[in-house]
Amino acid sequence: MKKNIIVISGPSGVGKSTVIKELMKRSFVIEQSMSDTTRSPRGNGDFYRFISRKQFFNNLKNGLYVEYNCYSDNYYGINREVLRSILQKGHIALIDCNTAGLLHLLADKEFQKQIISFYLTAKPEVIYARLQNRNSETPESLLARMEEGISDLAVAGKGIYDFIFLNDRGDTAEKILQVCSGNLHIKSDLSPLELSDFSIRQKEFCDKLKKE
Ligand SMILES: Nc1nc2c(ncn2[C@@H]2O[C@H](COP(=O)(O)OP(=O)(O)O)[C@@H](O)[C@H]2O)c(=O)[nH]1
Ligand SMILES: Nc1ncnc2c1ncn2[C@@H]1O[C@H](COP(=O)(O)OP(=O)(O)O)[C@@H](O)[C@H]1O
Repeated sequence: MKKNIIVISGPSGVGKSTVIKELMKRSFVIEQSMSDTTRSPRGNGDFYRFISRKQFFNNLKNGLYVEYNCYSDNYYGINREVLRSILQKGHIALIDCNTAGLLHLLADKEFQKQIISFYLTAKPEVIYARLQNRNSETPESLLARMEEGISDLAVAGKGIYDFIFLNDRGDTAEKILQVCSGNLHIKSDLSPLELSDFSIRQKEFCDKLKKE
């Protein structure tokens, strides 16, 4: 079956949204699936349908979500109809979700065979600098996001993703496009074991930040 659902995951601040925008600039058939979230908008064009907790739980009760997740005290969910409508047009759906989200998608009978997954990572000091430059977080919420990344990196390091890329050279979108167009020469930058080491490094970095 054709892989027409691209999942992009990675710790907060690694550059997922940036790579996603680049992918959509380069291909008219790649379309991002808009998730619902209860978090507040950042005002930088972040790609979500922003809804209240009440609305989110109502949607959940009515079975609207393929999967949902709580991240840093906010809920996120993939709307089945939003995803279906992209695929029905013959387009490729792009999903930004965490590793729990990918695991839920891989368990979904309707979509599981269509997924190709990419995990992006970077050194914790790089992630920290990017989150600071993004100006979207308070020092507390920045640390909370980096701490969420520790467990996400650890689970991702169990070999769940098709490709793991270091997002440090500005060629990530190009590599994803190459993979999706069948270029078999593109390899992961890191093994799952090496990725789990990034979880340990991110934990050490967060522990040091908390002591400062
Ligand atoms: N499971 C799941 N995760 C999501 C969904 N939408 C976004 N996420 C993840 O939620 C986390 C927080 O996303 P966001 O608030 O945009 O923060 P950012 O990663 O700091 O830009 C990231 O790991 C996203 O990949 C979704 O619908 N389902
Ligand atoms: N390859 C890169 N090099 C330098 N800065 C980057 C790169 N990718 C993203 N950034 C910057 O890092 C910050 C976080 O990127 P963003 O795409 O919001 O990450 P995410 O969606 O993974 O949380 C943004 O300010 C973005 O401009």
